[in-house]
Amino acid sequence: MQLAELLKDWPCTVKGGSIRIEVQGIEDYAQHVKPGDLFVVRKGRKFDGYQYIDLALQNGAVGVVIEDETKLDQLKLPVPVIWVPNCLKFMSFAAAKIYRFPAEALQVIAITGTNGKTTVSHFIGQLLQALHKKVMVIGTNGVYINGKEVDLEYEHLTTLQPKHLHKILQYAVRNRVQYVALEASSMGLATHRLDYCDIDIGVFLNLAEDHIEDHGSYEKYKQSKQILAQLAKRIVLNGDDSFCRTVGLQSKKKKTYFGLGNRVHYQLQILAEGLQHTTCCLQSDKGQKVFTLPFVGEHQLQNVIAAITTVSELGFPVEQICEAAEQLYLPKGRLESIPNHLNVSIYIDYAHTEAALRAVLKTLKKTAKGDLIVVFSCGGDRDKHKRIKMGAVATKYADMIYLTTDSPRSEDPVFINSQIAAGFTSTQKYEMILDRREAIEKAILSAKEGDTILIAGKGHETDQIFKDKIIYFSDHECVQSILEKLKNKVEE
Ligand SMILES: CC(=O)N[C@H]1[C@@H](OP(=O)(O)OP(=O)(O)OC[C@H]2O[C@@H](n3ccc(=O)[nH]c3=O)[C@H](O)[C@@H]2O)O[C@H](CO)[C@@H](O)[C@@H]1O[C@H](C)C(=O)N[C@@H](C)C(=O)N[C@H](CCC(=O)O)C(=O)O
Ligand SMILES: Nc1ncnc2c1ncn2[C@@H]1O[C@H](COP(=O)(O)OP(=O)(O)OP(=O)(O)O)[C@@H](O)[C@H]1O
Repeated sequence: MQLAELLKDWPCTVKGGSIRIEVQGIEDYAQHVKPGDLFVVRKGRKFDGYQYIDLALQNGAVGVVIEDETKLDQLKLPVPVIWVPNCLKFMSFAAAKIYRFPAEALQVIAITGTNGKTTVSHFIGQLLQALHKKVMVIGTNGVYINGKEVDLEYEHLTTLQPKHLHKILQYAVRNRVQYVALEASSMGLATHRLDYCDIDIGVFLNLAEDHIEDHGSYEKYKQSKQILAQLAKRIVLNGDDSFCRTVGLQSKKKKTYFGLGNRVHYQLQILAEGLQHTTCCLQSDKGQKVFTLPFVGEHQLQNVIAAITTVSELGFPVEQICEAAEQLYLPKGRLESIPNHLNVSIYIDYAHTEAALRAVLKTLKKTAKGDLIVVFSCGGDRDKHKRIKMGAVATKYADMIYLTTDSPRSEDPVFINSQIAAGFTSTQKYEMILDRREAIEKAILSAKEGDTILIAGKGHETDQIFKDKIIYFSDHECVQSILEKLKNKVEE
C-alpha cells in the first residue's frame, strides 16, 4: 500500500522524502523491521525508541513515525518522518489498513475480565466448532483454529499487538475461518491494540484487583476494561458481577446479561452437584434445557454460561448449544488433572490472582476427600498487594502450604514468600522450599491416599524468569517425571 494512501484521513505531518512509496508493514521493534516497513518510534518506559532509528533504517525501514513533534525538525533522515498525535493508535489503524481490515469479514467476539478469559474464549471456540463452524481462538495460550494450535509468527501476549493481530486475522479470512474469539486484556485495551478491530460482541466476565501497578491505579485498570464496551457493537455481561452491571448501566449498546443469579437473560440454575459433574438448567427467552456439565465450581459454571449466552446471541439454538456444552473441556493448564498411581488427586492450575486462587481452592475443598495441599508463590515485579491476600485465601482453604518460586524476576523469592506468609494465620502449617521441583516433589511424597494437591500459578507456562536467567520449567512435565521416578522405585 502506498504511504499516501495509508496516511489519507489520518492527522499527521510529513517531513522529507516522498509519500509515493510502497509500505509493506508496520513495526515498532527496530530489530524486527523488514525492508518496506514503517518504523514507529516512541519513548517508552524502559527504552528511548529514538536510539533505535539507525538500526531500523539499516533493516530497511522506508519511513519513521514519531509522536514527539519537536523531533520533526531535528531528525534529518533519508526517509519521510511522519508525526502523528498518538503512535499506538496510529499503529493500530495502520496495521488494520495494511491487512485490509480483515476483522470486517469475520464475526469477532472479544472477551475481557480479570479471570476466565482464556477459558471462555476456548469454550466459545469449542461450542462453535461443535455447531460445525470454523473458529479461531486467540489469547494467552496461543492461536488455535478448531482446537488445533496454529504455528504462526507473533509475540505471545494475551491480546496481540495490532501488527500481529491483523496479519493473523487476514490469515483467518484466507483460511475460511468464520468466527474469532479473542482475549481482550486491560493492557491491550489501554494501549489501543483493539481500536481498529471490528468487534461484534464484547463479553464482560468479572473484575477483581489485578495489574494495578501496570495501570497505576485500580480506577485506571477498571477504565481500561470499560473500553471494550465502546469498541464492541453489542455487549454480553455477567449479571452477578457488580462491575459488569455498572458497565451495562453506563452503556447504550445492546446488552445481554448472563449469570447464576436472578435478573439475567440467561440463567444457569444448579440442579445437582457430583464430584466431577454438575446438572444444570438453562433458563432463557430463547429456550430452556437441562444438561450435565463435566465441571464443578461456581466460577466454571460462570464461564460456561458466558460462552453459551454469547453463542446463543450469535444466533444458534440453545438446545444444540447446551448439548454441545456437555462435551466442553478446559484449556491447557486450567485445573488440569494428572492421573497417577498414588490415589492422590493432582491438579495444575493457572490461578495467579486472589480471586482465581479462591475460586479454585473453594472448588477443590468441596471435592477433596482428604487433605488439601497447595504449592505456590507469586510472580515478582508486579501486583505486590495481592501477595498477602493470596496468603489469606490459601490459609482459609488449604491444610498444608508449600511456598516455592514462581517467576520472581528481579525480586528475591524469599521476600515474595514472606509477603504471602504475612496473610497466614498463626496456626497455618507451611514450609518454604524455593526449588519448584523440590517443592512439588515434597508435596507429592507427603500426600496420603485420598489427598488433593493443587500446584498453582503457572498453568501452561513453560518458563521461570529470574533476575539473571530464564529457565525452562513445566509443572506438567515436572509432575510426570516425579511420578515416573516413584513408579520406577516401586518396581525396583
Ligand atoms: C514491558 C511492557 O510492559 N512493555 C509495554 C510498553 O512498552 P514501553 O512503552 O515501555 O516500551 P519500551 O520497552 O520502553 O521501548 C520503547 C520503544 O523502543 C523500542 N525498542 C525497545 C528495545 C529494543 O531493543 N528495540 C526497540 O525497538 C520499542 O519497540 C518501543 O517502541 O508499552 C507498550 C505500549 O504501551 C506495550 O505494547 C508494551 O507491552 C509489551 C509488548 C508487553 O509485554 N506488555 C505486557 C505487560 C502485556 O501487554 N500484557 C498483557 C496481559 C496483562 C493484562 O491482562 O492486562 C497482554 O495482553 O499480554
Ligand atoms: N470465572 C472465573 N472466576 C474466578 N476465577 C477463575 C474464573 N475462571 C477461571 N478462573 C481461575 O483463573 C485461572 C486463569 O483462568 P484463565 O486463564 O481462563 O483466565 P484469564 O483471564 O485468561 O487469565 P490471564 O489474563 O492471566 O491469562 C484459572 O486457572 C482458574 O484458577
